Amino acid sequence: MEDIILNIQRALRSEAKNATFAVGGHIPINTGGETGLEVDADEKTSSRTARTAEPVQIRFGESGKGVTLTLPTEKKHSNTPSPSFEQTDGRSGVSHELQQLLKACAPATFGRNGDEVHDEAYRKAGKLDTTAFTTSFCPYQLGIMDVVQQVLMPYNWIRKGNLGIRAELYKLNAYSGPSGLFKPHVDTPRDETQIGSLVIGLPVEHQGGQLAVRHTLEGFRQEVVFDWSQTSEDPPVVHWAAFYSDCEHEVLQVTSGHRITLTYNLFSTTASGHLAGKSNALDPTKLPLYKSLKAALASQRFFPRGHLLGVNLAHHYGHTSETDNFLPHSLKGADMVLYEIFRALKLPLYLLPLHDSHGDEQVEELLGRKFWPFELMDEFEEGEEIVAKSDFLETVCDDLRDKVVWLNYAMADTKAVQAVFLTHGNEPCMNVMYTKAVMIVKVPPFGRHGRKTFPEDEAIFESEGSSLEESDEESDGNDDSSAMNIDATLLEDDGNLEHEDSLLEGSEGKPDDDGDTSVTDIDATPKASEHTLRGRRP
Ligand SMILES: O=C(O)CCC(=O)C(=O)O
Ligand SMILES: [Fe+2]
Repeated sequence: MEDIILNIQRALRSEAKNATFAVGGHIPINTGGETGLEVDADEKTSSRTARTAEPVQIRFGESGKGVTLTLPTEKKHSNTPSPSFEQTDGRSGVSHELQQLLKACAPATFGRNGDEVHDEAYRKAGKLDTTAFTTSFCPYQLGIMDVVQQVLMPYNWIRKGNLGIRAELYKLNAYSGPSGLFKPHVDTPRDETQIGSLVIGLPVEHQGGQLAVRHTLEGFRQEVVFDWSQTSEDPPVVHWAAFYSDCEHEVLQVTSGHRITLTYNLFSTTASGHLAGKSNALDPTKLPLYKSLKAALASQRFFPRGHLLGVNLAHHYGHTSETDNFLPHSLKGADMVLYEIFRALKLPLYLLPLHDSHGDEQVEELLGRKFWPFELMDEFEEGEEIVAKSDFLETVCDDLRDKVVWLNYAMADTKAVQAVFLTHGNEPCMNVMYTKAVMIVKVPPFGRHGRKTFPEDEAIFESEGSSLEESDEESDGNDDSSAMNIDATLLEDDGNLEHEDSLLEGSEGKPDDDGDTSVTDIDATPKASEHTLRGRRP
């Protein structure tokens, strides 16, 4: 049986390696020759099937004194000396309207410990709120959102099939040379359905200001760098990048010119039926991991009396206030793939939060029964992490942890996300907190007629939306709640527990450990805690 598990672990790791967490591209701007700006031949050929963008207009300014800035600005005559980008007075190469835009921007702030902070060592940029400008730019029109949807949420037939990503304009930002930057941070989600951010780089000359997006998965630290530096000689393009909310990112120093961006928040949303195209529907049964699992389930050697499998998810998920947590719909990337695979196998599963708790002496990992509404602690010390308010973790499922065979290893370190989120969000708002999460899957026993799976609709017990709310109401004294199902139905004695340790130890499953990431499986972590059930709702 160990070979079967190893096989599954391997397939899972190869999913993880290929997991996309950021995507980007560029769209040539159609300047119609009139401005003297031309798209060169290569660009024309390579973009034959792509759309071109019209020059981007930004309108801003007080009522009655509105200004329209068109980007790219007209090219200066060739004998004009090259502009000094840092200068924004009339002598520089920067157009009058662009100067006015830069002047109209207020210093950009960010969230630190719940406060809105202006600290140029951390973020040096200007901003306009959406109340202060409008733009002709539309990421849907240019097909950017099609790509974002396809790459960051390809499985748009989850559940009833209608799932999409909605982009909402958030800010205009100006990062100016020689010192504009935004140090590493995680974007503060506006609400529980936010899955990511989209940044549009407008065609304004600048050097530097690369956007670096990072994600660590299964010990593989990945980084994608988007460099949108451009000179007046380059064909004008609109650059874009989109990434998941829990990915750390930073804007490196802009050394000259002005890096002007539009940022959008990306929300997971129910799209109307006709938009949820079937063309990019995923068939999970074609994925290698599906095949490994399917073969395992068909084998009598694979947990004949049934068992629980655990997967540490690749992304962090938000604990939210009051309303539904919107899982599984807000599952991201690789996690969504897994979800689809287990669903296709008709296996019951749960999505549960896993949280670091800092006790007196050691860090403990707490496995929660479900994602809970999260309530802020009243006081924060700088740099302190949210630990105390663990109502939402409820009683830790100690038994559950011990009975699960883990197919992969926990994310190397979530401190980064938790701390970065707390101290350096891009907004001070604090009503969502990310934690690690796990998926627990029940492998049914192998009976006389093979493996008993579940009708698809009965297979999923994850704490989803309204059913969570309902079970919440009932849960005092009623063991039928979805939370209780974990104890009542998943923890049946399966007689196979003695195999677990050897399976995990015997696995060559550890990703290459470069020494600085601690890749742990659950068995290696301290046993979780004596937290007792406090109020069911914060
Ligand atoms: O300008 C960028 O590329 C990213 C900006 C950013 O991270 C933010 O506004 O939160
Ligand atoms: Fe950001």
